[in-house]
Amino acid sequence: MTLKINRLCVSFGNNVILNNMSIPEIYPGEMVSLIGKNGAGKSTVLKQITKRIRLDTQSVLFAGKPLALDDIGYLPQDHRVAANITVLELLITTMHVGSNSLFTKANSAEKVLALLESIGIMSLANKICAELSGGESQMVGLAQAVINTPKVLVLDEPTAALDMHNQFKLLEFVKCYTKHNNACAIMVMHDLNLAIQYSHKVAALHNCELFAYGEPRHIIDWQLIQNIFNVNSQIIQLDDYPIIAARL
Ligand SMILES: Nc1ncnc2c1ncn2[C@@H]1O[C@H](COP(=O)(O)OP(=O)(O)OP(=O)(O)O)[C@@H](O)[C@H]1O
Repeated sequence: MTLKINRLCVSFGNNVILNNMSIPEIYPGEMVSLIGKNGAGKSTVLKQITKRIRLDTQSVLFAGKPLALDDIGYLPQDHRVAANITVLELLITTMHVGSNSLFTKANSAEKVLALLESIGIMSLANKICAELSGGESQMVGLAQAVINTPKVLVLDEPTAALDMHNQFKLLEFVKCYTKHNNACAIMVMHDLNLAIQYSHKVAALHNCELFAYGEPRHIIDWQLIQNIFNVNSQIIQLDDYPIIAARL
């Protein structure tokens, strides 16, 4: 079951944001990063996938059909839950409990705790959602996004509010999740070094179009960084990983 973004057109008034933008098929188990400068339309692509906007309803297909909301787990930019309930209560509420679900009311707390453990945020279980820090909220948002085991994970700058350790923790979890559940992930990433390390493919948006697409090591070089971000850079090899060093 592949995810396909096909000839996506989005305009706000006279302002064209995406012009017939297509991304090749994204396969189960794949993590794909959207990169591009501020305002390039990355979040707009994710909002179109998650149906937060419905400007072009035919362009996002999953297994050849329009993508259903039940198939999507979404972590928006700056995720916050202002509720006066605990993280455990929030996640039990988010879970699809019922006759069609794997979960029953009796085992739902157990399942939530197992999920928190696997993300590495068990210590947040009894914290009040409204009192979480920005980074803690983001990690809880990831748990919310995956709790119903969606086949498509949509993550908007998932590492933006996180310290270095939690950035790796979140991306390692997404890597395991996609692999074990045969799910795909499409995420907006500003940190190109993390995008290189954690993406099977990178989609670079520029001038309303897909400027480049492919394996990160094949498409991210000083020229692409110069063209898109107008920044000088050098790629250094560190333990066989390319690391970008950049300056104006
Ligand atoms: N609802 C809206 N009405 C009008 N213009 C909008 C709307 N949503 C987004 N835009 C415009 O569309 C463009 C793309 O926005 P988008 O949020 O997709 O960019 P982005 O690539 O995610 O940027 P960033 O890296 O800054 O988060 C921006 O110029 C923005 O002002």
